[in-house]
Amino acid sequence: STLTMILSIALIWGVVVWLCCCLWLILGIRRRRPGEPPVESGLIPYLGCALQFGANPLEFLRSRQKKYGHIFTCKIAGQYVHFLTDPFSYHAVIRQGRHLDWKKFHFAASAKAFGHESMDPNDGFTTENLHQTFIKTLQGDALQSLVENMMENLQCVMLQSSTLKMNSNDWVTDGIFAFCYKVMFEAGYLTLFGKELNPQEDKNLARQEAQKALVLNALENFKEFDKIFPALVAGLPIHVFKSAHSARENLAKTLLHENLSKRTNMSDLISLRMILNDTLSTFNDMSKARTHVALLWASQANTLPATFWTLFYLIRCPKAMKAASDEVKRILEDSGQRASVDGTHICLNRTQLDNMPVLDSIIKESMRLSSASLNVRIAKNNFLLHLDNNESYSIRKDDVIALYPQLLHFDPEIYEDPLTFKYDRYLDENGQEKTSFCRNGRKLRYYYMPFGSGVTKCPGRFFAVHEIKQFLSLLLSYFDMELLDPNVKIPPLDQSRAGLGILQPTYDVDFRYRLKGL
Ligand code: HEM
Repeated sequence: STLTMILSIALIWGVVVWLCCCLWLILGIRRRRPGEPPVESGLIPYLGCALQFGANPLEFLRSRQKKYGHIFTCKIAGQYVHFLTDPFSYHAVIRQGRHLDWKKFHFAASAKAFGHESMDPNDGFTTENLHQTFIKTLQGDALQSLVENMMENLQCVMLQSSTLKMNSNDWVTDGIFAFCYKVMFEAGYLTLFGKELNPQEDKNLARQEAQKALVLNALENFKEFDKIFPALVAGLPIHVFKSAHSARENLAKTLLHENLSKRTNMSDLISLRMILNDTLSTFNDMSKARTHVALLWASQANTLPATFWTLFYLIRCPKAMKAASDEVKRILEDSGQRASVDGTHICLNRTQLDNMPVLDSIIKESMRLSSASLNVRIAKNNFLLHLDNNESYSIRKDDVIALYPQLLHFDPEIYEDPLTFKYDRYLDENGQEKTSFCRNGRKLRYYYMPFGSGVTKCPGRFFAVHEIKQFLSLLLSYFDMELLDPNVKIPPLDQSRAGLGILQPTYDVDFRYRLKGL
């Protein structure tokens, strides 16, 4: 009889749990109201379509677009996300200031990932207007000194004997990914955060080596932390990841104000942020340092893979190599400069960098092929979203509206053979920047969006493109380069980072380089 009792209790519990599940399913599934986009809630409670979306966002969205049309709603990890897929309607979201909020999402994501307190003035920890800080220190006049310092730092890093491991003109073999990460990270880090010493003045090799070791150690910490970034954005707490957590904290410790204040030649961005942290915020020392880790991440996480793809596609395409080399040669000749290894450095100013349409096109095309960012806005209130085809849809307060520009970048009606690298895709018949792209015979306003859109457009985009151009110009001027295997396949994109920006390759590709006989 004890057995019957246990069995009946188990049965009752079973029924209760089953009822709860049903209730959860029924209440959890949102009914489509008249005027709303079609909804897909998925079969798994809470997660909804998250797994299918995460496995391959492009394929998932393309199939739903075929089924539902220009706009549809998917439940993803408890949130209802409206995906707008018609590029002619993008402006409805990009220009929709009154009803849409972008700050909430950004501030929350950054605080969660980097562990600083909220940077949203509404939450009361700081009164800094971050957006203004970024525009003031990354664009306009500030860009000139960023670009100058980057050029100097890139040449120091590239031509240092320890990077080259050679005094002769021997070939050096390395992974393209490994090479781009080392060189760009070190130069970018020194440009943003300044140096402990000036290598032009301080010729002490031991101290130079020590500074280099510190930066390369920061790179290892950066990579360790960056690996789990998608999990943090998805909402997992950082404490689950022991080594990534300590990597982030190590980065923060090197960026404490007491350490930064010993450095010279720091960027306007970081020096202004230090002042505003100290005067407008109530952050403690570690929180201030973590805001600098956030900027280190923003300045490198997309730039590094973008540099990889650009160099990879360039080396792989002889026509692109020829056109790019000719362009760099022309720019140097016009300004009376020559690459040499006698210690004089090449210098390219903003006007010269702006006048390199071939490199520009190669960079754009490489980013078109590797970018998978998600542009997100949150509805501040219930409102009607008007699409280009004159249809309107009701959007509820707190819903998410998302654009996934990879749909646009891989649309064969906009970009013929969308998976093929064409170095001159963004050049017009006069060899200048091409800005006219059409779909169904209509000119598109938005056809290229790796840097996001509207108010959330990357404030560092001009610097980013300039630094990649500088990197390529210097490589082409100082080095011969070739793939170890000229027929190497294109490595697949690592989809685990889809939504976060430029995707990394799933594996590295070997190349070799040697100093030109200058
Ligand atoms: C190829 C390189 C880069 C790409 C593709 C890229 C892309 C992006 C994108 C898509 C966003 C907006 C995210 C969103 O809409 O949610 C963003 C934001 C941002 N980027 Fe970049 N970025 C690059 C390089 C840089 C560099 C070099 C810097 C600074 C030195 C930088 C600084 C920032 C900052 C500070 C934000 C946040 C802006 C805000 O929230 O107001 N980025 N970036």
